[in-house]
Amino acid sequence: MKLIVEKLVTELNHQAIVQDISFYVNEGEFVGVIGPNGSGKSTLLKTLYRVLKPAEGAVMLDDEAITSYQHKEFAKKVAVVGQESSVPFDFSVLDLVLMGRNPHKRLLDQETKVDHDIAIDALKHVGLEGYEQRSFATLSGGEKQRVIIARAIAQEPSFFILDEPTNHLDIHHQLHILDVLQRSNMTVLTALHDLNLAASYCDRIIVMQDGRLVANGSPKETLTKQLLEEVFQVEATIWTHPLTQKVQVMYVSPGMKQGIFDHQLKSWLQS
Ligand SMILES: Nc1ncnc2c1ncn2[C@@H]1O[C@H](COP(=O)(O)OP(=O)(O)OP(=O)(O)O)[C@@H](O)[C@H]1O
Repeated sequence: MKLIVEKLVTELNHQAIVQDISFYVNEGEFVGVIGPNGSGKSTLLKTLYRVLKPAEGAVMLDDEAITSYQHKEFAKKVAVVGQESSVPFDFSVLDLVLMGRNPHKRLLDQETKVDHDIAIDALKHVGLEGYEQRSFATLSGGEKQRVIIARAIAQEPSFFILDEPTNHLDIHHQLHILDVLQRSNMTVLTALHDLNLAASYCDRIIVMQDGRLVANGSPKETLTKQLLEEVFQVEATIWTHPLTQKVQVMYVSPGMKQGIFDHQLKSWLQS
């Protein structure tokens, strides 16, 4: 499953929000999209999962333009977890996860035991066994997010597109969900705000700023002190995690610096 994006432009209200973006995602790669608020990450992803139409450029999935896929064929290949996962009617958790099986069924086909087992298994993957009969509407934000991820897993796609999948999740579940995605060996393209999670899980990171792609490379190549200053306007120290050997970011804000200075000054005055 290879995705190729060529000179993509997406417009909203006659304004180019995604501007001339080209990149690829190889089969089995875990690629992160990072960038400040409003840099165009969601707009890019929505274009890739066909909610928005490109104004210019091409998006190819396995050498075929994404526009040429029938809806069902596209859904068999690509599962999407969007940023706002609202569900218009109330469903049980199990019914919602079973919807992930729809692309594999014909109209009016009943769920089979295999569908049922896949849905139960997907719920186990996200740590929600025992939640099958709960009403989706009564779940916490984090539980809802995990159900939506379970539905995407039940879809058995070869390619996951996710927009901030760890939104609403506590740190245990953030790590757990990213572990699940990584272990799936599927091709993953995901927007992430947490740069340390992006550094820990991504093979490659695409950096967006003002609708343009400004860097594309390994976490070590992209998460540099200079890039964090230029793109995110933050001062940071980059270090290597002693256990995972992945790069990690430590932020320093002007307020923190003032605190350090005040502390040093106080110690000096007292000595
Ligand atoms: N319908 C619209 N019409 C005009 N501008 C829009 C529309 N929808 C989004 N935008 C603008 O497009 C820009 C990119 O938005 P987008 O949601 O893609 O950014 P993002 O990088 O995903 O942001 P965040 O990190 O805050 O989720 C923003 O400036 C946003 O205000």
